[in-house]
Amino acid sequence: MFAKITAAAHAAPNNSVSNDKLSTLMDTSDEWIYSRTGIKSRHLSTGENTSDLSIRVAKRLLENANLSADELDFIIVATITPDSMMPSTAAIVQGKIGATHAFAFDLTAACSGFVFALSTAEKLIQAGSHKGIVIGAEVFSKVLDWTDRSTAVLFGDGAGGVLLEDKGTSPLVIAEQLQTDGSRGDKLTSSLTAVQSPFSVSHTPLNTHVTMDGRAIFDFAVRDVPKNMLSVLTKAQLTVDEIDYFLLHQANSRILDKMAKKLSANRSKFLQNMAEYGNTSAASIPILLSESLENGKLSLGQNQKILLTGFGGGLTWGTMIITL
Ligand SMILES: O=C(O)C1CCN(c2ccc(-c3cc(CO)ccc3Cl)cn2)CC1
Repeated sequence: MFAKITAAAHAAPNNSVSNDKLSTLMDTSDEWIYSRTGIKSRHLSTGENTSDLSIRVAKRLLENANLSADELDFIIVATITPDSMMPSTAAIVQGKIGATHAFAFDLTAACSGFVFALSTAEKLIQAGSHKGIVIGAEVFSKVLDWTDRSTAVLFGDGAGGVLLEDKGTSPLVIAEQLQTDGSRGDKLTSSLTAVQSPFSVSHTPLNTHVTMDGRAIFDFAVRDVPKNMLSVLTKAQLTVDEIDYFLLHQANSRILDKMAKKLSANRSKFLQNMAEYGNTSAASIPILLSESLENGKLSLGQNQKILLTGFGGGLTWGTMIITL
C-alpha cells in the first residue's frame, strides 16, 4: 500500500495582533507591513508553547479520523521553536495524547520543515509503518527580537498537521526534491548556543534571537526556489497547468507573485493566508493545507495534484508534488 493523507488540522493562539497594534509597540505601520508583506495580523501566544499547539492539532487529527492515539506508529514535529531540545516536542505530544505505541521525534529544517517531515513520513509508511502524524508548529514569538522591527512584524505562532495512513492505492508523492545550502546559513538564524564550560577558553556573546538578512533571503527565494519547483515539475512530467494548487511557504505575498510569474502559472492557484497568520515557518504550509481543505478549495480522495514548496533557514528548500 501507499501513504495517503487522511486528515488535516490546524491551531493557533486566540490572541490575534494587528499591524496597528504592533505600531504601538515599535516604529512601524500597517501601510508598511501590508504593502511589503501582505500581512495584516498574526496570532501570538499569551502562554501556549509549541507542544500545546501541537497537541491541539494532534487531537483534532485523531478526532477527524476517528482514531485513538494508541493506534499511531509515529509522530514527527517540524519546528525550530521546540519547548525544549530534551524532551523533544514530539515526545511531549506523544506522552500527553497517550500515543503509547508511537515513536516520536522533532525535525529541524526551519521553514522547509513540514515538507522535509512529510517526505520522511512517507518513507516510514513505505517501510512498513501504518499510521503517523506530521505536524509543523512554531511559537516564533519567543525567539523574536521584539526591538527589531525588521523581523518582529513578519512572524507569527501556529501549528498545522496531517494524518498519514497506509491506505493509498497509488503513490502519495509524484516527485520531490529537497535541498540545503549551509554555506548561506548565516543569512537567517535563531537560537544560537555558545560553547561555555570550565574548559572553554573564550566565548563571544551570541545573538540568540532571530536574525535575517532580508535582501539575501528574498533573493534566495526568487532565484533558487523556482528552479527547484521547475525541476520537480520536470521529474513529474507535469506542466504548471496540470497542478491544481500551489501551497508555498507563507513568507511574503510578493514572493508568491514572483514565483507565479517565474513559472508562468496562474497566480490565483497560489493559495495564501499570510494576511491572518504572518510567517509561521514550519507551520505555514500545514495551516494553509488544513484551511484549504476546510474551505473546500482542496478535497481529500479526489486525486487533486498539489505542489508544496518550503524555503527558509539553513538554507533549506524543497518541493513535493503530491496527490490528495
Ligand atoms: O523591505 C521589504 O520589502 C522587506 C524585505 C524583507 N522581507 C522579507 C525577506 C525575506 C522573507 C523570507 C523569510 C523566510 C523565513 O521564513 C523565508 C523566505 C522569505 Cl522570502 C520575508 N520577508 C520583508 C519585506
